[in-house]
Amino acid sequence: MTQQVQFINGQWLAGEGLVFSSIDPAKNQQIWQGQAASEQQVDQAFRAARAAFDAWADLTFHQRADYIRAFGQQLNEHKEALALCIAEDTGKPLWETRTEVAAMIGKVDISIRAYQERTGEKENPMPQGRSVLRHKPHGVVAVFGPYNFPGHLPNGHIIPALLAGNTVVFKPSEMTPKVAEATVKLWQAAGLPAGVLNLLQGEVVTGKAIAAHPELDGLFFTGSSRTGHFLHQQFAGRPDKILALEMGGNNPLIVADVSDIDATVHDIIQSAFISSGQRCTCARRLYLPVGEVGDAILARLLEVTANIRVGLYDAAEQPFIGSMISNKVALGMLAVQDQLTELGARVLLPMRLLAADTGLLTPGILDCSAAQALPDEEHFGPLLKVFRYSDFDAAIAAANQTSFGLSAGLLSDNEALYHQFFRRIRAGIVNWNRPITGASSAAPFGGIGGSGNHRASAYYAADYCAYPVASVELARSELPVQLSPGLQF
Ligand SMILES: NC(=O)C1=CN([C@@H]2O[C@H](COP(=O)(O)OP(=O)(O)OC[C@H]3O[C@@H](n4cnc5c(N)ncnc54)[C@H](O)[C@@H]3O)[C@@H](O)[C@H]2O)C=CC1
Ligand SMILES: O=C(O)CCC(=O)N[C@@H](CCC(=O)O)C(=O)O
Repeated sequence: MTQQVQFINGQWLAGEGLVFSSIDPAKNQQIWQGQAASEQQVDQAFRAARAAFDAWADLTFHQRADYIRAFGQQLNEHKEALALCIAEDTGKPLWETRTEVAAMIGKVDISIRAYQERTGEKENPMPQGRSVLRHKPHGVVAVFGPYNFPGHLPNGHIIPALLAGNTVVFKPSEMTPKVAEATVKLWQAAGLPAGVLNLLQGEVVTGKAIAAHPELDGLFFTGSSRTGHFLHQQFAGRPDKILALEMGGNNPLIVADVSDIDATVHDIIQSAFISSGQRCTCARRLYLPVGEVGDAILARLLEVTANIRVGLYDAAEQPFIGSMISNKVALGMLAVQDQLTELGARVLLPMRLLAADTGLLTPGILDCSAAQALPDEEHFGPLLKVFRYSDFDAAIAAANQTSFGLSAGLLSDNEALYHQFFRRIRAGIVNWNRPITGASSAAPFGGIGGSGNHRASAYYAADYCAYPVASVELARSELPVQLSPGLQF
């Protein structure tokens, strides 16, 4: 098992903190073990990142982009091994982890474009001299990653951060250390200078030590709303540190006036159950009209969902969904199902654990139309809550009854309804007749309310990775042609 799990100043070192491990949740086998970074190692990583900063920031953008492209090449060369590694750490099926690695590769060119478009250099002539807009890196930034996309989501912060000239301290989810290690080895193989990217593995204690470190200039976080809110409080009164939060959602999907029932059901399933419901964009609440069409959609949804193949990530006949991240998390979802049932939800299709001590959970559907006092929480798993409605405006109002605001969708053949929905719905991602998962890296990605702090990621990650510097410049000092009133030379 792995021993040297911390990457500090270009060196792999054994951790000095508590031992933790990663379990393949589909096969219930330990696949990684290591010691967390100690506080002293956190400090060492910050010192290394600070020492590397000036030289890295002084490179031209094109020089930094060459390193990033070299990393992209490494990803390409090792894509199958990385896809397997993600599958082992998370339980997600290989067909899906291959798309995750493809998204990581795609991030390279998209981020180069985004940097140039959003934060590049702009110059305008002035009567005397010129005005110039440039962008500078913040300094040493930390990236905290979640477990659901352990490659793609941290990568979506790391690449733009490095391109902009920051140096990085990366703290992956403690549930997916193996993917982080494999990814950082590819950065190392790409020849990244020592100290530019440091990996600190560990649990919450390590995260806390990083977030509190005095050398930290910024923190780019993707994870749960709970942790994000905690960090936001911690950063209160620290306007000198930039904080970008990408958090969860309690995302609604409304169906109205549809003719193709199978197409509608397909979009619902892709929205609710992909990745075992472990996407921040997944639909959690489905609003179906009362009446015949709604009944037909629900019946077909139950039928197709009951037949979704759930299984091992490496099965020859690939499942649509694999294992959840852990047995504990899967059991937590079953407890949520019980809790919602006690609040009046009717189980239409129960989630079931397929094998003891695994995260192999089948998707479930609850009718919550008559439930009372449902919590406005993100239930991060394959559980869809259905609400029947009779008035479209009321459905939009109900959809907006959440403190989150990440993604939302309308499935409808009626364009006028979409315009109405778009005007009223409160979310950062609003789709029409498409699943609400699977957001493009070429667009901004983020939510409002409890889903983020208005620092959208993906294409707009460039914005939080650099700050604008406005200059007016003249090669030598000149007396103006026209002097201000009251001045004499
Ligand atoms: N909006 C978005 O872009 C996305 C949001 N997510 C959200 O992420 C969640 C799942 O990811 P998790 O790994 O469970 O999130 P998490 O919040 O438990 O952990 C994220 C990271 O923060 C660290 N951390 C946890 N508590 C901390 C503390 N008190 N101080 C400092 N660091 C701490 C963890 O060790 C981990 O590295 C879901 O809620 C999901 O909605 C996931 C992907 C994308
Ligand atoms: O960051 C990007 O490049 C695009 C955002 C993205 O990939 N979103 C995914 C899910 C993210 C998550 O759940 O964690 C999606 O929309 O499916």
